[in-house]
Amino acid sequence: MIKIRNVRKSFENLEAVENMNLTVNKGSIYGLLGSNGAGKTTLLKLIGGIYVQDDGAIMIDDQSVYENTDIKQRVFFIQDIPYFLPQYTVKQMAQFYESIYPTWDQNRFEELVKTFNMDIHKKVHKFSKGIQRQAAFILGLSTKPEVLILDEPMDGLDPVMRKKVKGLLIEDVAEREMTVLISSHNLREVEDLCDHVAIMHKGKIMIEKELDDLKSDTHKIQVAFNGSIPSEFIKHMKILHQEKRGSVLLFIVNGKEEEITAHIKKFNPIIFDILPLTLEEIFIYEMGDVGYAVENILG
Ligand SMILES: Nc1ncnc2c1ncn2[C@@H]1O[C@H](COP(=O)(O)OP(=O)(O)OP(=O)(O)O)[C@@H](O)[C@H]1O
Repeated sequence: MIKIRNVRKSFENLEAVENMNLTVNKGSIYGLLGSNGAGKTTLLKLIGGIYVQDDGAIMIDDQSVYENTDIKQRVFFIQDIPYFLPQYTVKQMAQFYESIYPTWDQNRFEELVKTFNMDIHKKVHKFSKGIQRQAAFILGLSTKPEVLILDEPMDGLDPVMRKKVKGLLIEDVAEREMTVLISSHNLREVEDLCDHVAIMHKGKIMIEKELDDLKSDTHKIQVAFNGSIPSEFIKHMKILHQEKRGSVLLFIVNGKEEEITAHIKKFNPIIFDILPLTLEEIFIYEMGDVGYAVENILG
């Protein structure tokens, strides 16, 4: 289990992570979403022990992460630009990780090399961006990490490789309860993979929920009344966004579907539809709610 307690990290005058609290359960695939500059990479680097926090505690299995060799041997971090030693081939990188990670699995490495059809004798820097990322996944998964940290993991991978990588991640989570932390702007992918999501903005977590709960708690409503809008109608609704299109009102609201439906039906609407939202839509409206607005985006 990963525990983040009252963590702060500043760069000069800028507080990149502000008093953060977060728990990630073992075997979870946890998606970290957020606006540009929200602090996602900083948080991942803190969890990966690359940065040290100014305040608070970051624990994996109740052990502090920073400068903890035991923990570092159980965590693998694929950064947004994967890291390789200069002039190294994939084979040499494998030998390097084998010397660091006691859990290195040579059979797994050989299997993955075949799966990806990887040329392990070529220098990594000569590969394309996508193939470098494939190499990072092969190496990372061969260390059999307890915690895999992925910053924009699918960037540069083609759709076939994305599917392959997703399958491999899910397999390791199912078979040995690997915990995965993913920062991504690709919400479709997060929606596919993650069981939990947190949305960050300006160094803070705005929402942190099971993905299914987040999706079942946010709805798009279309409603119209015969005559003017009843004044009581808007009360008792947590509205993230509203628009008027002719006589039809469009709302994005938080709450339980049954409660919202019961509330609206009391006002005898002549049109009433309640629709689920995609994670992308939820993200956009929640961001709008904290002033990171994009106008007129209702579909
Ligand atoms: N090494 C650093 N030195 C100074 N400022 C930094 C450093 N790393 C990050 N920052 C600042 O901290 C803030 C958070 O950056 P971070 O990279 O964590 O955001 P992010 O959520 O990953 O953003 P994006 O989605 O754009 O990749 C930004 O304002 C950034 O400029």
